[in-house]
Parts: sequence; C-alpha cells; structure tokens
Amino acid sequence: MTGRRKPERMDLADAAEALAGARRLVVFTGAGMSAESGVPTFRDALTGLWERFDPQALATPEAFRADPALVWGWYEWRRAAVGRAEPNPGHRAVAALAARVPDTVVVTQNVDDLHERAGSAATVHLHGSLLTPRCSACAEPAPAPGAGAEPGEGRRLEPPRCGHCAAPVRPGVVWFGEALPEPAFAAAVEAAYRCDVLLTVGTSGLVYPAAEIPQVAARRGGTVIQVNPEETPLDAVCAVNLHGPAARVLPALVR
Ligand SMILES: CC(C)NC(=O)[C@H](Cc1c[nH]c2ccccc12)NC(=O)[C@H](CCCC/N=C(/NCCC(=O)O)S[C@H]1O[C@H](COP(=O)(O)OP(=O)(O)OC[C@H]2O[C@@H](n3cnc4c(N)ncnc43)[C@H](O)[C@@H]2O)[C@@H](O)[C@H]1O)NC(=O)OCc1ccccc1
Ligand SMILES: [Zn+2]
Repeated sequence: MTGRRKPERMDLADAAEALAGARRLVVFTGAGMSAESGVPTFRDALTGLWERFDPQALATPEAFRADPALVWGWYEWRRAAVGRAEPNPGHRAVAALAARVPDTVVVTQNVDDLHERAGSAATVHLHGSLLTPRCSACAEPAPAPGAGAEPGEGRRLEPPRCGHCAAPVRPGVVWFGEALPEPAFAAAVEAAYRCDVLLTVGTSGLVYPAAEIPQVAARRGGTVIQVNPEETPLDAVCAVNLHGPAARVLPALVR
C-alpha cells in the first residue's frame, strides 16, 4: 500500500475484497457506530457527551458513591434515549456480514443494544450495557426500570434498592478505573488473536484496554480495516482507512 491516499472507491474495493475472503472476522465498534441512530458519541466536538458532561463526575465508582442520584439520573436519561433510537443501516450491514462469514465475532465498546436489535445477538460488550443494572454491593441483577422513570437531561433520580440487600442499584456499565468483565475481554482478545480480518468502526481508539483489540489483530498479521470520518491513532495499524460514516460505508462493503 503506497503512502499516497487512494480514491475512496479503490479503498472500498480493497476492503470489500478482504471481507469477501475473510474466514475469521472480528467487527470492533465504538460510539460512532450508533451516531447516525441519534445516540451521541463521547468525544465528537460539540455533540460529544464528554463535551457537555464531566466523565469524572458521572462515569466513575467514586462519582456514584458521592452522588448516586445524579449518576443514576444521567444513565436513565441515556437509557431512555437509546430506547427511542433505532439500529441504522450500519448495524444491519454488520449483521449481514456475520451471516456471510460464519466465524464472526462482534465486539463493542457501546452500552446500547442496537447491534442486538439489528440481529447481532451474540455481541460482546466490553464496557457493559445500559440494560443490565445490578446491585452496587452484592451484584444481584436488578430489573430494568419501566419506561415511566425517564428523567430529563441532568435530572437527579434516586436509584432503586436491591431486592436482596437493599443497597443502591447501579448501571451495568464499566466505569473509568474499573476492570472490564473478564469473560468479555478474554473473548475479544482471543477473537482478535485468531482473526484474519478485523473491521474497526466508529471508535477514537483512545480508551484502554479496549483499544488494544485492533492492535492485537494487526500484530498477528490480520488485515485491519477502519471506518471513521476522522483519522484516529488506529490509522497506523490499518491496511485500509475508509474515511466516511458507518451507515453509508458499511452497506457499500457488504453489497
Ligand atoms: C480516556 C482514556 C485515556 N482512559 C482510559 O483508557 C482508562 C484508563 C487507562 C487504562 N489503561 C490506560 C492506558 C493508557 C491510558 C489510559 C489508560 N481506562 C479505564 O479506566 C478502563 C475502563 C474504561 C471503560 C470506561 N467506560 C466506558 N463506557 C461505559 C460507561 C459509559 O458509557 O458511560 S468508555 C466509553 O468511552 C469510550 C469512547 O470511545 P469511542 O467509542 O471510541 O467514542 P469516541 O466518542 O471517543 O469516538 C467516536 C469516534 O467515532 C467517529 N464517528 C463519529 N461519527 C461517526 C459515524 N457516523 N460513523 C463512523 N464513525 C463516526 C469519530 O470520528 C470518533 O473517532 C467508549 O469505549 C465508551 O464505552 N479501566 C481500567 O483501566 O481499569 C483498570 C483496572 C484494571 C484491573 C482492575 C481494576 C482496574
Ligand atoms: Zn444487593
């Protein structure tokens, strides 16, 4: 691959060819995958959540201990927004790819259920999910609150109490400073280790250890293909960089 940037259609052809020949595929996704479904990303200028909210005050165990109602309210607001969102053509293209390449593993950093709703039932969630709240003390799974409890943006909402030990229920996501769920991370590393093609979509590649996954595949000689309108630190390990939006580029890749 020469340094000179090739017209997108040739990159697209290269990527489609690599995908057509894939025997063991990993699809690794981030917030950009759901951006066209109306779910905000974290770092995009103006619209990114971290542009408007302080991750230290909302997405850490310390934040939840300090003010459980502020944190619970914020995650309920995000869960309600995901409930109103629909999978986009990008999510559906990922499901179609998995149907075409039987040995496909979909690994996401996203805490929404749009991959599952698009047909990727066995999606590996590295950072948990908004739909699996649990007790903050005994980890007893808690029922997802009904639709009624939707707080406005930034509104505080007392978390429900655990039916088992009465401690506050917390969102089922992985906060900064918390370990990733071991089975999910191990499955993702193993899939990246043995894949021949890895497609990374809509991630800035800045959050670790998740951002290791595409790099493991590249180190193992896998063909790494990126779909992202912007350049990211992952460009360096990618054989093909498709600088366009997921919902437009992915369907073109599976046509
Ligand atoms: C910020 C970063 C520097 N910090 C970290 O990585 C930290 C610390 C750290 C650990 N190792 C390191 C090594 C180096 C440096 C720092 C660290 N990592 C941790 O804290 C991790 C935990 C990290 C997980 C945090 N939780 C999330 N989410 C759940 C919650 C929630 O959702 O609220 S991370 C959260 O942000 C991440 C955001 O990344 P992206 O998805 O990439 O989104 P972003 O907005 O950044 O980018 C969007 C991209 O999409 C593109 N895009 C936009 N539109 C489109 C479009 N239409 N189509 C395609 N692409 C598009 C944009 O161009 C952009 O590139 C996601 O992973 C998301 O899940 N835990 C841990 O290390 O624990 C230790 C430990 C170990 C053992 C035992 C105990 C403790
Ligand atoms: Zn409990």
